[in-house]
Amino acid sequence: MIIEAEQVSYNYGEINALENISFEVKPGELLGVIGPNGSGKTTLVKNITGILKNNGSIYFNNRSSNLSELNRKTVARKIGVVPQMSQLKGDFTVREVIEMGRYPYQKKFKDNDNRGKEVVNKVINKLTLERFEDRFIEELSGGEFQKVLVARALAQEPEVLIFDEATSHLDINHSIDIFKLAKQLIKDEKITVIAIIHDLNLAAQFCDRLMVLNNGKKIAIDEPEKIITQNMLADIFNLEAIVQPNPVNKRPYIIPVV
Ligand SMILES: Nc1ncnc2c1ncn2[C@@H]1O[C@H](COP(=O)(O)OP(=O)(O)OP(=O)(O)O)[C@@H](O)[C@H]1O
Repeated sequence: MIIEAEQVSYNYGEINALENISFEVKPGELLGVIGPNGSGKTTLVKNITGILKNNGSIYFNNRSSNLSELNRKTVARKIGVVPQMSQLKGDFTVREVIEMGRYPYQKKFKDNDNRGKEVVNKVINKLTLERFEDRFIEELSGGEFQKVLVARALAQEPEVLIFDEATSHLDINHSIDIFKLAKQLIKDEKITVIAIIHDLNLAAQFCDRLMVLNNGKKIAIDEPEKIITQNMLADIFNLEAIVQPNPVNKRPYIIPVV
């Protein structure tokens, strides 16, 4: 397994944001994490990336290391995060933003990242960002900027990419493009993707498996066909909906009853 989380709990003071969460992530899969607002999804990501520390264990790459015991920089060489359209502002060019992804390989005050330029060039090439590389980020559309954030995470040379609501502000076509890109990276770069997704239909169409969180607890983890059911939508999302197979790919498709 690429990730094995065991008994991960996290409290913000009185609030139990995560309660004894255990799950496994298979290498090369696209695992979607779904759940209502406040269910613990972002807290889980912060525990995986070492921003928050828990008493459980999050083993990496066939238990070769325990992420819960590593510092953030070491984790960042293994796991890259693609955030929601970030607040990153300033006079940065696309290339400079992608170069920021090299920080886990750089020591303070010393440019000792010999491979950095080569990796950044490869990423720009892979994501066909050549024509944008000298543009300022403020001159990009939302979809283009999101791709730059994927590129920045890839410059970390991660084995796992986490998409943290990375498509929430994008229109349907650009959201689909980002998930297609994730699938492509899984195939070409042999990485694994964990994606927090609010749009349940997108989650059902693209993910190999879905994990449902509610009130800080893991409710289920399974294939979309088993997860996206009328009962789950009613119980967890308080949503009355019809679920039908998508006629094209047979994945479950949700039609809210309004
Ligand atoms: N910094 C914080 N201090 C105190 N409580 C917090 C903090 N961050 C999150 N929480 C609480 O922890 C719980 C889980 O929050 P979290 O942000 O992980 O949920 P989420 O599933 O990512 O939500 P959303 O879908 O709205 O982004 C919520 O009850 C939230 O209010």
